[in-house]
Amino acid sequence: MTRSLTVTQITDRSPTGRDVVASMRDVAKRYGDFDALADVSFDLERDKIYGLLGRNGAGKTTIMSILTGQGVQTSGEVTVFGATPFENARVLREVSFIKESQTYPDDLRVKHVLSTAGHLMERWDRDFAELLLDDFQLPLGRRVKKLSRGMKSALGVIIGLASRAPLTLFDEPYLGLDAVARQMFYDRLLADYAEHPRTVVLSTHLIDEVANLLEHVIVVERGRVLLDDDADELRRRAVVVTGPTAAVDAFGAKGTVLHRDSLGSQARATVQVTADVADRARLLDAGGTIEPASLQELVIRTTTQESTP
Ligand SMILES: Nc1ncnc2c1ncn2[C@@H]1O[C@H](COP(=O)(O)OP(=O)(O)OP(=O)(O)O)[C@@H](O)[C@H]1O
Repeated sequence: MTRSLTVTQITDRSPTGRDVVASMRDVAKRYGDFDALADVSFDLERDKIYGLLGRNGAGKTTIMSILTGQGVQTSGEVTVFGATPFENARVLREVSFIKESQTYPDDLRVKHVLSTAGHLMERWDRDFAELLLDDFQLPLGRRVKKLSRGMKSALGVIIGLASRAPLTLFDEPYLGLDAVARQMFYDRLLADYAEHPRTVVLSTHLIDEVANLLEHVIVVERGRVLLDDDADELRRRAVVVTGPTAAVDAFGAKGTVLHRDSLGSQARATVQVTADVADRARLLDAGGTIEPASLQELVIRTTTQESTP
């Protein structure tokens, strides 16, 4: 007798022991004669929180749509839980994709949307959904079309969290939320993730806000992957140095200068370095300073550097 595997058991254990739940290999997406994605390759590992970051039009939504079977690539290979996601109900039951532009049939009330989500998502937690409804103060009986923009965003966030899908993608659904509600989302996500780990992908422009949530960062620019790194590793490698121009430039020469400003005899540079104690000491001796770059600074500098002709 053959026993069928559940989707979440199907993962690609690479020789390095990485537990990959989804991957893209050399993926391209073409709209007419426009290349929205080119040579996109990355893996998503089990039980990690990813930041999918990049400027407007970089290709983030296109990537998420393909991973969740809402679009199909022009070429390349996409695997989610061991299979092609497109038109694959078995895979898509394990995937939750929440986006800002989500529309719902006009006549549905909040309670109808939630009960539909409950039927569709295998791991739906009704109690958790109710707790979140209370947090975000969403009226169950209200028609979705009568909800404010922020309330609609909250509805998406509730569905994404309470689904507990093994692969959950949030494409900026929290844009309509105010600062208090966004913080609530981050807090609830982190607390629930600690108890029910899963793979989460967050696409956002509010990088500073989510920086502490992210374990891994994928930065896209003009349809290509620019960075695909562990968040702590990125933080260790990227620094902002200031000081006398000669000292800053000497330090910069030991790595990749992502950005540099100067004013008179002083300079400030964002540098990706493999840390060398002696280089650091020389800079400090010359009166310079060295600080870790924020994830936001790193992403801005990396993507603007790429866009500069
Ligand atoms: N259906 C489509 N037809 C033509 N071009 C498209 C289509 N969908 C997306 N594009 C283009 O593909 C590129 C990537 O779009 P995408 O929505 O993936 O970017 P994004 O990184 O999510 O942007 P944002 O941060 O602004 O939401 C953009 O130049 C966009 O105009």
